[in-house]
Amino acid sequence: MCEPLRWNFRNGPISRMLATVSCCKSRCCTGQLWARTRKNSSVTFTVVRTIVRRERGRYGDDDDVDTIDISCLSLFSGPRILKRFLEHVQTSAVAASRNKTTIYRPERRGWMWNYGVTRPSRNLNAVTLDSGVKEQLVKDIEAYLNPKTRKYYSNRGIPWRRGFLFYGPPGTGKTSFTTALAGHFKLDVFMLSLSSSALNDQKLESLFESLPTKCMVTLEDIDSAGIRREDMNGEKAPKKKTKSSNENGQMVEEEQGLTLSGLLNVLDGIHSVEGRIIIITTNNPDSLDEALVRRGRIDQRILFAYATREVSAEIFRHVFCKSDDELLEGEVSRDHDGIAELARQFAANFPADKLTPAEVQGFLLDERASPEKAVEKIAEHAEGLLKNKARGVNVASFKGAAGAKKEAYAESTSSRSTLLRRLW
Ligand SMILES: Nc1ncnc2c1ncn2[C@@H]1O[C@H](COP(=O)(O)OP(=O)(O)OP(=O)(O)O)[C@@H](O)[C@H]1O
Repeated sequence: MCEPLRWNFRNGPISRMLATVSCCKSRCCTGQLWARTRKNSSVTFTVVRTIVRRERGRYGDDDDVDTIDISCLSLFSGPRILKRFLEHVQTSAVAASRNKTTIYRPERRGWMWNYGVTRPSRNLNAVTLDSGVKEQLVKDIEAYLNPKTRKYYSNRGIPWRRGFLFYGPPGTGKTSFTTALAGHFKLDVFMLSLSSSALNDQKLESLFESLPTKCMVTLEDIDSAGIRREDMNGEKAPKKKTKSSNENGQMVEEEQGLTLSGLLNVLDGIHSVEGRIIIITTNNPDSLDEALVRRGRIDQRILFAYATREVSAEIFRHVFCKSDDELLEGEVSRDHDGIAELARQFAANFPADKLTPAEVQGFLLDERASPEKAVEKIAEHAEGLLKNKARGVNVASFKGAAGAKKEAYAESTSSRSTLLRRLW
């Protein structure tokens, strides 16, 4: 085995990539690296050990340095080729991640994060919220990520963390806005569905331990996760156990499910990484334990509400203002003033605070060939949708629905409670 190569990376995609690949507790990984040489022959490196260490800069992420030790078997052409290969990976990763957001989810067994999926960043303008909400949130996060804020927190011994609760009915933009925020601030998103049966306290801890500094973590389905609080005498409720393979592939008995103390521990216990943003999304905020949403864990609570008239007009403009290269055959270009006028008429016919932005968008996309028709039809469409909702039917927006069959299905499955606009 040749001498380990030691290489320092400023916080950049390669360190994140390797940190994610090697995100088991010891931050070691083995594997094969494959590279093509200048002379067009290929070289395979058998990597027997990769260690990533992060040395925190004093203030700001730009000072963080990752040291990566890579040990290889048989490096015929010497270390230079491996260095060149890594440089190439880093350059390509930087280019590939420009204007993209990478979203990570846990791998099947739940011990570590899977390879991230990279998507074009969502524009903040694509998500319409009540006026002022978006601007205020962006300002808040901007201030939080400022290196001077980190210095301020550190000088006073205050943990540098920020938590948000996004709550509201399904289809009001909680997930869309989270990914748009991550794109805006160039942060990777680590998404965790707490209702996953694969998750338990140990796995949650392992996942949180391997988070990079400065990232966005979203905790979804928190209300359906069945998180248990240990009883008041400090005795733990008995947990179910199942057999499954651990992070090293050995069969072990594992406790099933998450506990509240396990969750609180990763949120602000010794393993909680400073510099990250936690976003908890829920349709049902009343079901959350007070301890989970207390100040310090959750700093801001944002309601994602049914669409107001103003929001409906903005979604209308968003759907119908098209650039020339988006026009279908036979479609004529519309001037933006004309669309703005139609948006005003649409808003006037729109029943405020009754439909979700997702429902408005779905209807407008169905009618995207004619904004005038959309203005004409919205009142009737909304009435039908609301009637069906009142009866517990949730499929009114499907065109050409084969009636009875679909309605029967929807009636049997729709049990989601309606969440009304409420103030905290
Ligand atoms: N406020 C909004 N502005 C623009 N589009 C929206 C908005 N809310 C929802 N949408 C559209 O509806 C779709 C569903 O939204 P999203 O998944 O973000 O809702 P959600 O509140 O996270 O729902 P759930 O609670 O079911 O996870 C998105 O693809 C988005 O295009």
